[in-house]
Amino acid sequence: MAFFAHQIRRGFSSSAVRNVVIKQVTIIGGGQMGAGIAQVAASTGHSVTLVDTSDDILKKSIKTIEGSLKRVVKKKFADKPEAGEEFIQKVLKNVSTSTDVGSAVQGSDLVLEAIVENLKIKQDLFSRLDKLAPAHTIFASNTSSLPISDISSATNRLDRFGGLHFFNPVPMMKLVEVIGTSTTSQETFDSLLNFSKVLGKTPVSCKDTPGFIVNRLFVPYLYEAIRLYERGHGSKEDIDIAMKLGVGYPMGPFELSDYIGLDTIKFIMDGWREMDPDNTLFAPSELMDKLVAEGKLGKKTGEGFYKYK
Ligand SMILES: CCCCCCC[C@H](O)CC(=O)SCCNC(=O)CCNC(=O)[C@H](O)C(C)(C)COP(=O)([O-])OP(=O)([O-])OC[C@H]1O[C@@H](n2cnc3c(N)ncnc32)[C@H](O)[C@@H]1OP(=O)([O-])[O-]
Ligand SMILES: NC(=O)c1ccc[n+]([C@@H]2O[C@H](COP(=O)([O-])OP(=O)(O)OC[C@H]3O[C@@H](n4cnc5c(N)ncnc54)[C@H](O)[C@@H]3O)[C@@H](O)[C@H]2O)c1
Repeated sequence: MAFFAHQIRRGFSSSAVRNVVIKQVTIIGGGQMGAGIAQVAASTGHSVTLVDTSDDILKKSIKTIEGSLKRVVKKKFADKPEAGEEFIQKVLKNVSTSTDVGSAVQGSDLVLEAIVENLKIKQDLFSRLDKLAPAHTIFASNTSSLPISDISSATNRLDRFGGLHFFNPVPMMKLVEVIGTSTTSQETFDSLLNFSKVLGKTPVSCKDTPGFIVNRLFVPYLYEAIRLYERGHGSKEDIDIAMKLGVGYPMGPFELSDYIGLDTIKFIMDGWREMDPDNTLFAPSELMDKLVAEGKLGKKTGEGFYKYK
């Protein structure tokens, strides 16, 4: 069994909630991750409000969700295209959009944040939300690398705050890391675990440590692959082939770095190096710094380690 929530001891403060059953979800940030999480939550019968800074961005998020749903139904309803179309419309009906966080959090059981990976911006958002959301509402962040306790410290609901870390592409990746801080109540943690299961994902319990489980192992792996290439020990193509065929990874480290975004990866590594400067696992890469400085951020800009145009 991958998780033993009941065995995890954590500090409790008085909670306004007992095992909230999450039905209504507000997702803040309609980018790669937010749109994917909204899709999965809506597909599993939740009522979802997706929030971003402009209607144009939200229109793009809905388009992304529609495109991804089409890929899902192509397989799921291979022989019944009408049922597939019906499913898409049903899911889309469960998603509404808003640029006003204040109204979007009313009635919400869970507010899940998937905005830019910047501590100050996340803290400002949650500090505002804390005053606007109902007392029972659980807050969670999808951060890849920031301590959940640093984000939750901007609020007065430390017991109703945890981490829910999804993986990209959300509709395909089965894992969710559920993160409890020393102040997350057991009720909140259990609600987040249950929610992940209802989404059809497999949750694992994580401590609030840098990178939780996956990224703590994954970030040094990606960086070591880049250093291997920098030292001339192998071509990018050969390293990618080696990791795909040698250990069965679906993407090699350079393909995956381009898929995630080189700016995101560098940002995470720079932050960890600041926290632990002597750790050689967190050493920088000249090539990575150069590509990011040149705006070659991977698939999203048309070029990273590889070219996409
Ligand atoms: C330094 C590190 C820093 C970390 C940074 C942040 C990282 C973060 O915190 C954690 C992560 O996410 S880490 C990142 C973790 N992520 C990884 O490690 C990802 C590793 N990669 C993979 O798992 C696979 O390459 C993919 C699943 C992406 C594509 O699969 P493939 O076989 O190579 O290519 P395919 O044939 O095209 O697609 C196959 C099937 O998938 C379907 N489909 C795809 N996208 C879809 C979507 N958006 N919607 C719906 N469906 C989608 C597609 O339709 C097809 O369906 P079919 O019915 O079978 O025809
Ligand atoms: N990309 C990944 O592979 C991945 C995987 C797991 C977790 N994450 C984490 O998820 C979060 C989002 O990442 P992403 O890749 O979806 O980013 P993204 O850039 O694709 O999307 C972020 C969205 O948030 C919106 N936004 C920014 N500030 C906002 C605010 N104050 N209010 C409302 N919306 C705001 C932006 O307009 C944008 O649409 C980050 O914390 C990231 O570390 C990313």
